[in-house]
Formats: sequence, C-alpha cells, structure tokens
Amino acid sequence: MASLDFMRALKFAAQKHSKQRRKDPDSTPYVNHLINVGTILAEAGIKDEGVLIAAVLHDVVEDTDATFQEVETLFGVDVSNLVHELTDDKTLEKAERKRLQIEKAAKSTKRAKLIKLADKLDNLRDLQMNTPQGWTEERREEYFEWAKRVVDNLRGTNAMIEESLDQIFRDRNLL
Ligand SMILES: Nc1nc2c(ncn2[C@@H]2O[C@H](COP(=O)(O)OP(=O)(O)O)[C@@H](OP(=O)(O)OP(=O)(O)O)[C@H]2O)c(=O)[nH]1
Ligand SMILES: [Mn+2]
Repeated sequence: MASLDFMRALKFAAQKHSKQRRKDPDSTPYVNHLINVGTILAEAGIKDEGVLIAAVLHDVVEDTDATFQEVETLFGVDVSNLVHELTDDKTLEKAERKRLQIEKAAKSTKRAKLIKLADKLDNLRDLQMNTPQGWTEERREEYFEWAKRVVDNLRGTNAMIEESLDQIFRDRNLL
C-alpha cells in the first residue's frame, strides 16, 4: 500500500534532484535511480516504511542542497539518521571516500545495509548495460571490483538482493 509519507518523500527527492542526470549515455533523470532502489527493496519483501522512505532519500543530502535538518523536520529523526548513515562526506578526497564506504559498510545498521545493497545493485545493473559518460573501460572494471568489496561487508542482510549481486559478480569473474 503506497503511503502518503512515502509519496511525499519521492516528491521531495524528485524536486531536489530535478536538475541531475545519471551518467548513462541517455542521461536518465537521477530520480529513476531512487525509484529503482526503492523497487529493489519492495520486490525483496521489505515493508519497513522508514527503510523505503530513506531509500528514495539516500542521495538527497549528498548530492543536493537538502540538509539533514530538513529531512528530519519533514520525515522524522529515524529517516534522517538512516540517510546520515548513507551519506558520503563530499569534502573528503575521492580515494578516501571510496575507502570509507568499504569500512563503514561493515559497521552500518542492518536497515542501512539493506539500502546500500539495493543502491549498489542498481548502480551495477546500470554499469552492466553502459559505460558511464567519460569513463574508460578500466574505470568501469575498477568500480565492479570496489563495489564487490563494499558488498562483501554488507552480507548476511538480504538473501534475494545478495544473490542478484552475486550473479553480477559471477558474470564478471569476481566470485
Ligand atoms: N554505476 C553508475 N553510477 C552512476 C551512474 N550515474 C550516476 N552514478 C553515480 O556515480 C557514482 C560512481 O561514480 P564515481 O566517479 O565512482 O563516484 P562519484 O560520482 O561519487 O565521484 C555512484 O555513486 P556511489 O557512491 O557508488 O553510490 P551512490 O552515490 O549512488 O550512493 C553513482 O551513484 C550510472 O549511470 N552508473
Ligand atoms: Mn545511490
């Protein structure tokens, strides 16, 4: 059952990310990624509304002018804390951010791990279909390898999503 709170979160995310596009050759609207992540979780049987709401908001602080305070005021402290767990510190250097994602994955709460797994699954599905604009083949390959290291620290969270990820890793000879 679609909830009013969930629809408000999706509307907020769509507005905040409205100027952003994905890196695929068609420059798909960024909000498609958020819908995909929520759909992966719903298809895996996740009914926890806080998780589904945080899924569509997971990049809103990292990638737009939205603040944790705004998210807390609109959607409550539980959702805001989940989004916080999923937000990279963009003031850090990229290599450090990538290293921290691997490290933080292991320490995340189970609910944040679920969203992170769905996030990585959608990004890897995109990557299987296309090489992002401006990326070399080598960079694409490195993303698969790095994503595998993040996912390895998220295991034991949801068998269905992990199996979909493992199929991709097997296809790439990473498993
Ligand atoms: N695979 C893929 N990624 C895309 C695409 N469009 C945008 N992205 C975003 O780009 C990020 C990967 O690009 P990088 O160069 O490694 O990282 P950066 O954008 O943060 O600097 C992913 O972030 P992430 O940190 O892995 O996850 P998150 O930011 O989504 O949470 C993903 O969200 C696309 O078409 N395919
Ligand atoms: Mn994402």
